[in-house]
Amino acid sequence: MTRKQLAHEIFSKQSYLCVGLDTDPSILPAHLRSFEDPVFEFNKRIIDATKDVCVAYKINTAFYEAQGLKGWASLEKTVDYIPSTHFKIADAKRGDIGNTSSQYAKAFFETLSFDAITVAPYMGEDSVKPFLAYPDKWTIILGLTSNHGSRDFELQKLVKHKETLDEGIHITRDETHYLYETVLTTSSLWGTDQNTMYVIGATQAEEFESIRKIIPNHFLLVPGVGAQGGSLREISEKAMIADCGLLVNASRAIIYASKGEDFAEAARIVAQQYREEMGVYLSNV
Ligand SMILES: O=C(O)c1cc(=O)[nH]c(=O)n1[C@@H]1O[C@H](COP(=O)(O)O)[C@@H](O)[C@H]1O
Repeated sequence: MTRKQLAHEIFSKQSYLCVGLDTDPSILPAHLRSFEDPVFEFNKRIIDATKDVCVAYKINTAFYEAQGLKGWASLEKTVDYIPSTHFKIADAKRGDIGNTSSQYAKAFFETLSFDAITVAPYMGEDSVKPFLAYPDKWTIILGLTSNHGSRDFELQKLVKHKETLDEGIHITRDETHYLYETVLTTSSLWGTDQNTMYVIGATQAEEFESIRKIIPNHFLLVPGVGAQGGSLREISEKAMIADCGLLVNASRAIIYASKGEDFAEAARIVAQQYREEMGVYLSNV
């Protein structure tokens, strides 16, 4: 899917909501348990109930991989069931030496029909480039994540000695920046804003303005509203750009809005509430 197509979907639906299909088989409603594939039955009902109020689905592969072969089958059926109008994200957080990343890219972009995959950039350019080789597919690089552990590396301050020459005199200044800022600056040169997005956690709202200075035009995938407490208003006000530039994900807050037989209707109600609020922010751009 191209950026233009994604933006078209966002403005026609007045929504930049991504529904996270983090489907945990151990907490599915009892009435689905007798089906051959309860996970798929659950996802199917969630997709049917939310597809007109969201523009993307994010499948967190961990929940499927944990079930072995049958989990992978549920994942495959789910991705095929998502309408082609919707942006399909494999939240797989991959990245390895080049020839291995090429296999991951093949798995998610050719064997499975995802539009995008989340990628950990720790191993550098050659670990990310194979994902970028696919036209109309997207690499979503982990930038500043929503969890506490973001302080361990991403929010570590780096000091750079900068030397300038002023009227023949050498002046040394120390500039500090966060490690995640280097990740954004460097990795944004590997691809373009037409094939690269960044994961930025909604719980990091105070960083969104500096992030937009480094990557003013990239789409951001923002998880962390709902169950993790991030504010949709704050991130929208700070980071929305002309073609929106945001996909905001909520998983548990939507798919587990009710644990009973009415789970799909309850999911729809929550998704609609997000959409309504998003419509207000979209009317400001
Ligand atoms: O890459 C992600 O999607 C991700 C990055 C991040 O920084 N924080 C984060 O929560 N996520 C994912 O986003 C989803 C958030 O789920 P909820 O907290 O239930 O809305 C999960 O699938 C997480 O794995």
